[in-house]
Amino acid sequence: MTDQAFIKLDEVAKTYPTAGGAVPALSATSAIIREGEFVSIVGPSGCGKTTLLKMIGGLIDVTQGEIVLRGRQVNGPRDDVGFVFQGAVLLPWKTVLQNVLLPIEVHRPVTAKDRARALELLDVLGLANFEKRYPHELSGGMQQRVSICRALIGDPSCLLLDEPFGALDALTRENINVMFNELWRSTRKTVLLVTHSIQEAVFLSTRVLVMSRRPGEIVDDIAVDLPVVRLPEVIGSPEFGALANRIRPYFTKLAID
Ligand SMILES: Nc1ncnc2c1ncn2[C@@H]1O[C@H](COP(=O)(O)OP(=O)(O)OP(=O)(O)O)[C@@H](O)[C@H]1O
Repeated sequence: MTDQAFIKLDEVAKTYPTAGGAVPALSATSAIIREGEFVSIVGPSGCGKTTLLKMIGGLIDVTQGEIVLRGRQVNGPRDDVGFVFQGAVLLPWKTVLQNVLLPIEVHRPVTAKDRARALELLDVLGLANFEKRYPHELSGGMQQRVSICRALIGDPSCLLLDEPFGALDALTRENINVMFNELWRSTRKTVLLVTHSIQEAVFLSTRVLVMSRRPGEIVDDIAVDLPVVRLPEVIGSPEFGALANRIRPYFTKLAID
């Protein structure tokens, strides 16, 4: 990890124009994300988390301020950014392997090396031997894991994840989190994860940003100083509990304010 800004948010704000008037979604927000960090963004529903992620990914424009990713201003989608949204959208007529290779296929012919990398990614996420299956033959959790492999196949330097595991049951989610921690350790991509789960945020991250109610702003920036290898046992540790307890009051307070 270097101390240089990998992503720099400089007074970034967003207001949506709607028929009913302007909707301020995000207050002027500044932050620096360093290379190799795993940063979770938590906050109450509607506080602008998805909006922030979409602006970083260049999917929507900022209303104010500037976002710089790897030294270049973001002003549209980029190849060096991978996305995973809630509810994986896989092509039903393509196999798991073909779905993972899709981002390559639209640019150039797929090579043996690409195929080997896809199989490697599927293996880390517990999907070895599923490459010939079709999406309908997979569980929701497996489909989400395929979409993570797809987001990583082009070797983006940064991964943006919007509640990718939100629809999964608690146990599946915990298992996937363990695999995802392993994947992050082996790739050391810079990851930004939007999640509603305090446990997931603490379990996966090196840092958690807490946002206030809409129009959101960052109200806390918490370093997660847990060992880099995260196994389910860590959830019961006093250190984990202390971190979760530091975040939880924001939700209670923000919910009743
Ligand atoms: N395209 C849009 N047009 C108008 N308003 C929008 C649009 N997208 C989002 N909003 C509004 O902006 C605010 C922030 O939305 P956003 O989806 O970023 O919040 P969020 O924190 O990700 O919410 P959640 O946790 O419920 O997914 C909300 O009030 C939402 O209604």
